[in-house]
Amino acid sequence: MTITRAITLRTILDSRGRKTVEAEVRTEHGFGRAAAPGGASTGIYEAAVRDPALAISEAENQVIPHLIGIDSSDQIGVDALLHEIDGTDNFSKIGANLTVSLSLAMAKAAADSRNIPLWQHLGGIFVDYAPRPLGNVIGGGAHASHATEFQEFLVVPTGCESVRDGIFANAQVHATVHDLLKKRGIHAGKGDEGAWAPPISDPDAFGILTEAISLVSDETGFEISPGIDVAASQMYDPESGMYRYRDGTTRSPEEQVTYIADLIDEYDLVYVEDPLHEEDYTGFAALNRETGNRCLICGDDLFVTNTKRIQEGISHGSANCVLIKPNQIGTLTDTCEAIHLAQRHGLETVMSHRSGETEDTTIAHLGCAFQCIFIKTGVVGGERTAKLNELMRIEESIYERK
Ligand SMILES: O=C(O)[C@@H](CO)OP(=O)(O)O
Ligand SMILES: [Mg+2]
Repeated sequence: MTITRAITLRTILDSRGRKTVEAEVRTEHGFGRAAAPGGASTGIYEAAVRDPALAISEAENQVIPHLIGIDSSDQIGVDALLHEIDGTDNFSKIGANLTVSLSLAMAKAAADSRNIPLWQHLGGIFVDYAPRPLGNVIGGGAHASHATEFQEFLVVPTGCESVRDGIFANAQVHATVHDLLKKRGIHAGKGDEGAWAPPISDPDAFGILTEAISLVSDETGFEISPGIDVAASQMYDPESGMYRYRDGTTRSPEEQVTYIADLIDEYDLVYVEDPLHEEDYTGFAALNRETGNRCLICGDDLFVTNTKRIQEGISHGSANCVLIKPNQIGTLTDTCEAIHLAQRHGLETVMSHRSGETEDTTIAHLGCAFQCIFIKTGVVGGERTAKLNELMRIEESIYERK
């Protein structure tokens, strides 16, 4: 029933208009389809991405024949085989964009063959909540030029009863930010993830974010909290060992820690991602020691969903949260191992999109199956709302089951 009968690979468009890999897996009774997303502010330790067309044409001979006949419900076996065929430790031979789409499509085909949704196939009977949506409402950095220094100014509906209410509240904050920008005569386009990308300073962005949050919180009656993704590797200059901001400010790693800790207190931030660059386990640890009791200090480029790097972070006490991006590591099994390692050590996990996305909704299922605290997947834009809308549907099914 779950034996793989056919596999199709093709290139499709991502939200930036670039080519990406899509995989389809057919079993006797099931079908699964998944596409690889792509980053702009990618960590240097992420698994390797190959040119999609090239990766597909080589896979037709070197990968697909090995997968036909394999049991799609044996996810660990499927992913081990992908590693074996590749033979490197970062999928540099066959490409993590190829493997992640195949690995996820296999899981979806297995779920479909069992006639259950993916979140249930992977999460089982004890899944009892959907992760809260963490969404980018103002942004800049590598996702938009002439905008904020920090890559993402985020909101999360910490007080919402249902994820559905939270998703609509985030959208309302996004719209309110636009109103406030217009009132101040500031024109803004949107960045890669649909966040407003105004030509303003980070302190001004915090001001607008805080005002928008308070207006929408008053209306909805529940707490909405701010967060940021600094994406600090983008502003770190390894030669001088300093963080260089585009406004001319430079900060030493110690000054960067103090700066971020002050922002956490000034704006009551509940979530800070990549406050320091991707090699700085000890700088992360200093910030985590100082603020980890009141804010999630999350590693994205630091950990790249890689168990070796997460283990290193655990031994340094670098973070209390791990960002999870399946395409950073290349298979569902590796993703699951990263989540389990983090959760075993009491770290929170946040399931995440990439800045280059497709209408694929798999991460909504993974966020529920693995009981992540948040899902970071934007606020507006079709490739983002596809996931949010799926999350609402899954939440309904979870409630119906209770
Ligand atoms: O830094 C990030 O967290 C992501 C997604 O928001 O961006 P990118 O996909 O460009 O790495
Ligand atoms: Mg990030």
